[in-house]
Amino acid sequence: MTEPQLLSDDQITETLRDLPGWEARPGALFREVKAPTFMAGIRLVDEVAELAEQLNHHPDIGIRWRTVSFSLSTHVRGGVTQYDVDLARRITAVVDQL
Ligand SMILES: C[C@H](O)[C@H](O)[C@H]1CNC2=NC(N)=NC(=O)C2=N1
Repeated sequence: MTEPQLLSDDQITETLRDLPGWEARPGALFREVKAPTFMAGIRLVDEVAELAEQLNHHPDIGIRWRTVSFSLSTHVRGGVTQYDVDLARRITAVVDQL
């Protein structure tokens, strides 16, 4: 498998058009989700953790009461790659079912 390439700022901007709720942060894609309850947020984290294991690509996750935040970057590349975009799309699908 070829190493993932870093996406340019323009590519990231273009990608974010199809990822409502996500924003560009330095070297990462970022999104906050307000879950209905704290436990719903924990269940969301659990579901995303399963996704991350399947993809072998892991988000940074923050939990602040009912607000769950995801920051996606490709550690081996030190920035945003297609792996992060794919994970963002998968997380979006889970969030849309909340
Ligand atoms: C060997 C390496 O740790 C694995 O390929 C995966 C694990 N999960 C990962 N997750 C993220 N976000 N970036 C990585 O570079 C990464 N590498």
